[in-house]
Amino acid sequence: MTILEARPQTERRTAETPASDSDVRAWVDQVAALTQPERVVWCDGSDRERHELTQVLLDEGKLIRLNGEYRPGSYLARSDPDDVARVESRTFICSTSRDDAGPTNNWVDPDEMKHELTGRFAGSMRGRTLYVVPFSMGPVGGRLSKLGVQLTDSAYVALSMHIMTRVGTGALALIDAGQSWVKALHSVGSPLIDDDGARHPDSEWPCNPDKYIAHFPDTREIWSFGSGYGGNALLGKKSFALRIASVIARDEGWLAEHMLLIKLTSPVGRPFHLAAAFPSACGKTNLAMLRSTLPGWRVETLGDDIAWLRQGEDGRLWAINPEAGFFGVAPGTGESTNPNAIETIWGNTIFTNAALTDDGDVWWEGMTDTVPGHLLDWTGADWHPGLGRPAAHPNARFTVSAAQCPSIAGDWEAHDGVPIDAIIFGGRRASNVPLVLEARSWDHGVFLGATIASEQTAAAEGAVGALRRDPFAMLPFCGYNMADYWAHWVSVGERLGANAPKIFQVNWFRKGADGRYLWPGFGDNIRVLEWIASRLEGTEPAAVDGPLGRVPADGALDVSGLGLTDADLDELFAVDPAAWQAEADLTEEFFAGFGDRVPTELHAQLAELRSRLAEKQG
Ligand SMILES: Nc1nc2c(ncn2[C@@H]2O[C@H](COP(=O)(O)OP(=O)(O)OP(=O)(O)O)[C@@H](O)[C@H]2O)c(=O)[nH]1
Ligand SMILES: O=C([O-])CC(=O)C(=O)O
Ligand SMILES: [Mn+2]
Repeated sequence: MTILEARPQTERRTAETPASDSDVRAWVDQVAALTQPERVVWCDGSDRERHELTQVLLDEGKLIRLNGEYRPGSYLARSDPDDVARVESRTFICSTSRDDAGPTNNWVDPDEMKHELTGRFAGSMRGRTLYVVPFSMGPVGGRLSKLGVQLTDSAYVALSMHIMTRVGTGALALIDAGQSWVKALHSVGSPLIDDDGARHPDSEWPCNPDKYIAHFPDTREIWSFGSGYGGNALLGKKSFALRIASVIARDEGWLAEHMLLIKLTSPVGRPFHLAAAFPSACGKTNLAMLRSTLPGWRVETLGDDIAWLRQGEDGRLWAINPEAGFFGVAPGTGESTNPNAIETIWGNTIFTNAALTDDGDVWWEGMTDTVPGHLLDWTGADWHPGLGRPAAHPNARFTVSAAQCPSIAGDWEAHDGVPIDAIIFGGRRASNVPLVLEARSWDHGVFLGATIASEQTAAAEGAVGALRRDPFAMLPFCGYNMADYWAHWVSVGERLGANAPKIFQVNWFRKGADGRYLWPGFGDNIRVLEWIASRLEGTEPAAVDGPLGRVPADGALDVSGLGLTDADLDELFAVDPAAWQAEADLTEEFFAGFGDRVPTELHAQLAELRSRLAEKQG
């Protein structure tokens, strides 16, 4: 038996790859010594590199090339059946102090976690290639942008990072010039060579049953082990742009949020910029790409998942989308629901856990009205409609460059971002929560955000449909104590003062007694945006005060042509005081879990809610 050299053996240095003499090099050497990859490849972000990564994945059987007639330059990946979503129970915030992680995060002492993970990473890349992926979140060199380097032993991850972030020598040059950067270390945790030097065959989707998605906010580091799935492995996204960035934002006075960004233009050409936070798989991508059913109104896409917001020199709140691509939910995406997404994924797209048609295209539930008679399902098994199980995994995703989106806004890469007029919070609630509300003040808006509850989706492990608190849609993504985060929001509002955006809450998912959605949703959500725009213009008294917030006055929400009955409309806005007193009790319990870190402003809002409900009850 030949014992293979345990040190990195070859290293590809191309003309385009600058010899980084910064700390990056030292860190790469250190990680390579620990993980023992067969080779180290420095990524330059070029098209050629994208092509090479794709070829490696095809040769290794990790991607299936789709039929170029229907889906040019596109591929299907099938994950391990146990690696299909974010693993929240294995996601850790390892701040020095346990209280800084707070009761909603899993905490482990940073030294202990590093010790444990050092053991896990030891030799974890044997037989594999270590890709060095320098990237920028936000346009390279942008004032709001941030830099990172991901080290990964997965070509799928390196290729996906190419699409989702700005990878390449530009980012590395800025790091070498002395800008701060985040260390993001990733291994699928499946070495091809064991301790005795024996070589094992690779699998289509290498991963490890033991997963760790660990964050070290105090040193701005990420260590991710065992998973290849997007939210666990594309570390620019949730790990950096939300968990680590939220801590940087707290320290620097800005906001890192799980928000889409859009430009809304009214029929007279007035532009509004809106940011909206909905929990995972609750409609951000769809709202970001909305195609208006109201004549004259237009939505343009700036971002579909993450926004970084910072007060500008003019005193207003400005936002960028730090990502360069979409990692979108496939099921439910069809011509009738999200035509802009369907056009975006015409080609150059990686699909993960979609079904495969007999003629080599992808398919998922909701893509077309007619269901194919035969497919290979997301596991590669034969499938036909009679089987009673979905063909695509409910969390099947597409990974595609944002530049391909037909509704992308012309200024989506503007270095300073766009000025935000309104912030919207939402969730998936079958009952209780009205279609739309306007907050009475910034603090009331923070209360609405802090008390969002939503039915769980397939985007994370766990029971789909279970109602849980998901404050600001950030429950799985806030890198520090959630109550401190609320206090941070309150303080940002104080600083913005009269320049603060108005805050709204929406719920597209309320159901009638028959279990059907009461609201048509999708393109018709423009009707709610139109009302929001009317509130921003303040032209007419289009709202009335209710116990939960301001709601559209009679006739102020355009529901013409929807075929809604008066009863449907009443039900969409119904507020049951008894049910809401019960929600208030649960909110009190929820707040109690954070002790005295909950800002007094939120306790005051809860007291006001109770008294307004009592008034309504009489
Ligand atoms: N009924 C209804 N369903 C919607 C609406 N908008 C989105 N959906 C469905 O909700 C699911 C998730 O929507 P997305 O827009 O992908 O969710 P997201 O918030 O971007 O999710 P993440 O990428 O996980 O953060 C899809 O199956 C959509 O079809 C709506 O207005 N009404
Ligand atoms: O991070 C992911 O895997 C996808 C996503 O947007 C979410 O779960 O909110
Ligand atoms: Mn998301």
